[in-house]
Amino acid sequence: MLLHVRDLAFGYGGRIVGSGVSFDLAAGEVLCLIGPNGGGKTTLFKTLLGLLPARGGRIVLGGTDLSRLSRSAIARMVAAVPQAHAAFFPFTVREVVVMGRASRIGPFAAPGPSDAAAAEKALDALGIGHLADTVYTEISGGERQLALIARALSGEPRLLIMDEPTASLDFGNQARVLGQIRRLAQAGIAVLFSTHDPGHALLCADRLVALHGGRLVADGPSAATVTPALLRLIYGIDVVVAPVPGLAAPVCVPVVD
Ligand SMILES: Nc1ncnc2c1ncn2[C@@H]1O[C@H](COP(=O)(O)OP(=O)(O)OP(=O)(O)O)[C@@H](O)[C@H]1O
Repeated sequence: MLLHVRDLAFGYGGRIVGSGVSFDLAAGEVLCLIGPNGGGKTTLFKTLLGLLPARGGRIVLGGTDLSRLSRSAIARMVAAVPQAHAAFFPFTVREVVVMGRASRIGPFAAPGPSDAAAAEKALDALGIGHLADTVYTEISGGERQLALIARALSGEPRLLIMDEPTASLDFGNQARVLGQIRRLAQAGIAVLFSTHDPGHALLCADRLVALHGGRLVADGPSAATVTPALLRLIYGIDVVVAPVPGLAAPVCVPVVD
């Protein structure tokens, strides 16, 4: 098991945001995390990345307790993909992607040929090789999100953690990012991502976990776990989850009063 989380408590200072959280994630598996605004998804991710100390329980990454791994050892195994953000410095897309090699380049060394090759491979995998020499500040939000995924991928991580990777993307770019998530898993990478659209779990995640009231209230195969009852509990609304002829996954639509 690549990531093993047991009875985890997490939070800030004196405040525990979540507790009793347990789940596993294997190589090549996609796990989707849902939960309401302020439910603790980002806090959980920060804890899994070693940016916040666990307040209880255990996180085991690649067979070693996270608390015994150095920052650089964690960075070589896990890459985080932030939401596409505005950039202030005019780096090219290639330069942004090479930055994902930081954990594999010595402290005073410059990127070498193997770093350039890994960056090219990541650009190709995301289908954005044609943007390599374009300035990052001059590409669209969707292209930035793909560039940030390529940056994470260039570090050759075993686990990708993506906090709302489809937020602020148009319909087409959402579908492209979800498709890329599936392809990364097919290449053996484990992916943990959060979303506010439970339909995304049905489209591209093998499993779903749901945080509510600081606890995991669901953990199972997406198709069996995304139910109207769970979505009512989490979001407080009625949701129709219905199969559509010709589609592999059911669709998930909120009932609007
Ligand atoms: N730096 C911080 N210090 C103290 N409390 C924080 C901090 N960041 C977030 N919180 C609080 O922790 C709780 C969980 O926040 P978190 O950002 O993890 O939720 P989330 O599920 O990612 O929310 P959203 O879906 O709105 O992004 C919230 O009550 C939030 O106000």
